[in-house]
Amino acid sequence: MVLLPMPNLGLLPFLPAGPAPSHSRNTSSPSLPANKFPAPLARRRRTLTLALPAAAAEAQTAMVSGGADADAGIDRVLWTEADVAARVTEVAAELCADLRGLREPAVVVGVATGAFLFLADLVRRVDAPLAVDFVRVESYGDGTESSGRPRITSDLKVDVAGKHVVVVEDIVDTGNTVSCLIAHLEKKGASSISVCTFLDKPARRSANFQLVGDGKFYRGFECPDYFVVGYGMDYAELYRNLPYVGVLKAEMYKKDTSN
Ligand SMILES: O=P(O)(O)OC[C@H]1O[C@H](OP(=O)(O)OP(=O)(O)O)[C@H](O)[C@@H]1O
Ligand code: HPA
Repeated sequence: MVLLPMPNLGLLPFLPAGPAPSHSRNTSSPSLPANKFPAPLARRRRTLTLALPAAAAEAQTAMVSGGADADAGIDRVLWTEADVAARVTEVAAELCADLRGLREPAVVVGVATGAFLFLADLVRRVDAPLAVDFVRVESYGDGTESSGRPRITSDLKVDVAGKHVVVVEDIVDTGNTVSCLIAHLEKKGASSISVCTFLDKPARRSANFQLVGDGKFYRGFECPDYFVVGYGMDYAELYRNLPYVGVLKAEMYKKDTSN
């Protein structure tokens, strides 16, 4: 066996090209036949498909450093990158089972900006037909307190009338944002509205919301009553790129009087 050096993955076994394994969906895709690639690339692609399950267990996002660190203001980590990945897989399995039972594809609506990482990780793990769209809703500005009046600053492209909608959020905190969105989507005629949030912070809830039709509430973790950042969540637009969720040092926002 020849070993190929792979950046960040260590040494992966080089396996000779042979028939594609039955679980390998890439190599049997009719729209992307393996023989479309020159031989060395096709072989490398098959090697990666086979080697990834073992390597993925240890895979971590490698941040490229230089200058100031992204995590300079973090007090402590609540959920590591591995915790996040494991829980997203579980939530995706639950959602997938429900979506596969529907007669037509659901519309998964990500709430920009915060949900961008969770949405991307989630839908890649859901093996069911679905459409993806985004809305942008803002209520925190650059502070740590909700204005209490979420503004929809960018609307859907997809027509959700008669559709099953799954709203994907990074966090449900006061509940103002999802309440506002549910009302908005109901007005557009969605036949059911579910909410799938990575974090749920019930301690701060001030707006109760009702799911529509057969809608369900899915959540990754219950979040303690801290202002958290990372995995899409920001303070003043920073920290979204952290691959884990952490608590921000109080001195980072104590002087905040913007709301
Ligand atoms: O339950 P709530 O108290 O309404 O808080 C939850 C919302 O707050 C954040 O959005 P924000 O307004 O900060 O915009 P962003 O997604 O661009 O960060 C977050 O992404 C949720 O959408
Ligand atoms: O704890 C939070 N962190 C980041 N954004 C948020 N939006 C509502 N709550 C939070």
